[in-house]
Amino acid sequence: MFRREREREFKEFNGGPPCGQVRVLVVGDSGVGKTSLVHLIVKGFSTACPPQTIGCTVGVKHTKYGSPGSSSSSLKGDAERDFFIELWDVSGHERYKDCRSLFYSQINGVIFVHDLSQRRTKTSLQQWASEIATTGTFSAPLSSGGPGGLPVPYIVIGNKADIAAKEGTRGSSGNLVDVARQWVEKQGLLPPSEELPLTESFPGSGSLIAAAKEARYDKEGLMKFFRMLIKRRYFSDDLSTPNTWSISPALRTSQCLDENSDDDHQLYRRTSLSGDPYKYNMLPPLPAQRNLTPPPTLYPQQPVSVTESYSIPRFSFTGSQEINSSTRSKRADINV
Ligand SMILES: Nc1nc2c(ncn2[C@@H]2O[C@H](COP(=O)(O)OP(=O)(O)OP(=O)(O)O)[C@@H](O)[C@H]2O)c(=O)[nH]1
Repeated sequence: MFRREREREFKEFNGGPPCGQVRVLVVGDSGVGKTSLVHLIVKGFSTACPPQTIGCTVGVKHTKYGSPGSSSSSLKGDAERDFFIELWDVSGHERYKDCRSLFYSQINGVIFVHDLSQRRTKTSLQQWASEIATTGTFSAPLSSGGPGGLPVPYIVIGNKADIAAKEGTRGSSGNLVDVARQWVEKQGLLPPSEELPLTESFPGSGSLIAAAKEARYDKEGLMKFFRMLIKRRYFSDDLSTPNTWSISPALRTSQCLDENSDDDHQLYRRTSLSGDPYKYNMLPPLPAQRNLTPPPTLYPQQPVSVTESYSIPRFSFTGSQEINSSTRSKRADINV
């Protein structure tokens, strides 16, 4: 019966438009540069004066995934297809704190952004993760949770590398702990090698580094992350496999994005959600695939209005084709 259902879904999909969409939240404290980053990712160049985000804005990045040799209009499931990456840039301003969970809906992945020159912006990522994990709904969730119980893949981007580089890693952040530490150091009361304790730090000390204002970021790293989300949502057979994060080749790619990935892995193991699969809006096996339809047109704004009760169309895809070499970003794309 299950097989028949899959065959029907596949037929339905091939009769529909050859495209799909994944939703990625971009979160972090106000002023860390989320809007600047999204602008850079979507348009390919930096913006001098990003407007302050009111509530949430959505940028859409177009990409292709699949085998370019096959026609997307054919019935073959490995054809190259259009995908839209929705980047939901959620305002970090306190004034929206109580209502921003409105935007945490059917999430496929999360980009956490912090400001390398302001330490507390990294510390607060833990709260962002917990907030999203407890109030959000998720598409193609992992079987075990990440930081704060977050059940979807994530990456961390440390932005404003240009400022951090000028100031040095121990530069002033403007936050009280850092200012105090600098003052104490200046008075000679604390050897430079010692740190004043910080309350909490986000798991994994490594992250992608960006200087959005100077249009520098690890394009290849980010595209790998997006492709992994596409693969999970549209091409993965068993989303409920335990420790998916560590065993899927595509996920392993993403794991490498974080230099301290072992810590994350451990954390995923420790925060397994298997005892209560519905606690984090996790769905039964092959969850979101059942009821979703792909966005009806290629019009870029379309994915934004997709309702929550959609389902994921499934594509057939063999392992060796999962990331075609021609769709793989080249090292030359990396500016940082
Ligand atoms: N020096 C430097 N400034 C940056 C960089 N990225 C962003 N900025 C500046 O930081 C300020 C805040 O950037 P935004 O992109 O609006 O920050 P945000 O995180 O979207 O802020 P909210 O909308 O309040 O959540 C702007 O003045 C940007 O020009 C960077 O890489 N380097």
